[in-house]
Amino acid sequence: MSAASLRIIREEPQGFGDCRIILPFVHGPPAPVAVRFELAGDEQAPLLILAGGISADAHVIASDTLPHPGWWEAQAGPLGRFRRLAIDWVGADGSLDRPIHPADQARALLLMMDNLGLDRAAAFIGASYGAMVGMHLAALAPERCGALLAISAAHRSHPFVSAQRALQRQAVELGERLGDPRAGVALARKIAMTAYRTPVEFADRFDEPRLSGERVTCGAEPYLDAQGTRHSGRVSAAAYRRLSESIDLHAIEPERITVPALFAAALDDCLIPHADIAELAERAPRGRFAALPTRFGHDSFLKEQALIAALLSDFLTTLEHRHD
Ligand SMILES: CC(=O)SCCNC(=O)CCNC(=O)[C@H](O)C(C)(C)COP(=O)(O)OP(=O)(O)OC[C@H]1O[C@@H](n2cnc3c(N)ncnc32)[C@H](O)[C@@H]1OP(=O)(O)O
Ligand SMILES: N[C@@H](CCO)C(=O)O
Repeated sequence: MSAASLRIIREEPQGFGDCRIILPFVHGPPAPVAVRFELAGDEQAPLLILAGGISADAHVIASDTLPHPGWWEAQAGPLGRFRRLAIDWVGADGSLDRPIHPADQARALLLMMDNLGLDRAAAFIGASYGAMVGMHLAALAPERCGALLAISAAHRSHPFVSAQRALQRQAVELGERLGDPRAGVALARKIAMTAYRTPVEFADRFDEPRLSGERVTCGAEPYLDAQGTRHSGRVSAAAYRRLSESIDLHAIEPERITVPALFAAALDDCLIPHADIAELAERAPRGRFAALPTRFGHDSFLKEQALIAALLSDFLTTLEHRHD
């Protein structure tokens, strides 16, 4: 990929910036997009590419330049020793209303590395959608990615869960048609939240449904309402639809992931059956599988601080001792 295809709007060697890149989309013609990145940590340390779920952004943990907490601040311990590159997802700002494939995000990251003069990452660490993107990056450019840690993602989206996501998108579209896109995004996120956590947690946490006035309210409703409102305040309808679709466009032959790869599965993940991740690990030529015993399902990478810290530490230690 040519650095000549990039026009830098703003860049700091250790910090953050925006690049305008010409992105060769999987679906449809290439187009210019602005991609925001953060590059932080010790310049001499091995480079990690870090990526979270569709709601994550380039600010992973606090840095000297940007000291506010990031979305994975709980993992600042293991991650803080490394140089770190992350981007805001292409499409997250809502300005791009077109199909976005996870491989498009991987290409955006590779172009970003070209631009920043970063030849190779020691590893890609991704969770959820970020792990899907990591699989595509590892397959597209194995020479630029030393290893992959993929948490809570399989090689394809499960049809049952894709059906749920399609309904979320229909909720967004309904909101748009009714002139209230925020209400659509809020409803979609509420539906999504029921799959990010587990029935076990909900049973422990929320009361039985009860009649209040003429309407039955379920115990989780105020929580889901709060989550929906929060999310609709920061994610546009286009961004919700396009990144949700992008998860459904994800599919990769595990045999194409030839770098050393650890695939971690949260046991009660309602989004990604752990059997699918086990199959992925089995079929990837240098794949390993790790089961995460947790009651927090898909949100475990955010909720299980100690468990994920141990997983990261194990993976990063293996990385430091690898000489290939
Ligand atoms: C990954 C990323 O990649 S970025 C993070 C974005 N989130 C996700 O990706 C996954 C979705 N999950 C979430 O958003 C979760 O809230 C997490 C993982 C961020 C945090 O999980 P937890 O610490 O368990 O928090 P929880 O899910 O209970 O949510 C807390 C919020 O719900 C509110 N809340 C909790 N219970 C209730 C209730 N019964 N009634 C009303 N509001 C409630 C809290 O007030 C709090 O609101 P605030 O964030 O505005 O302060
Ligand atoms: N919890 C994730 C799920 C999809 O990646 C998110 O909203 O970011």
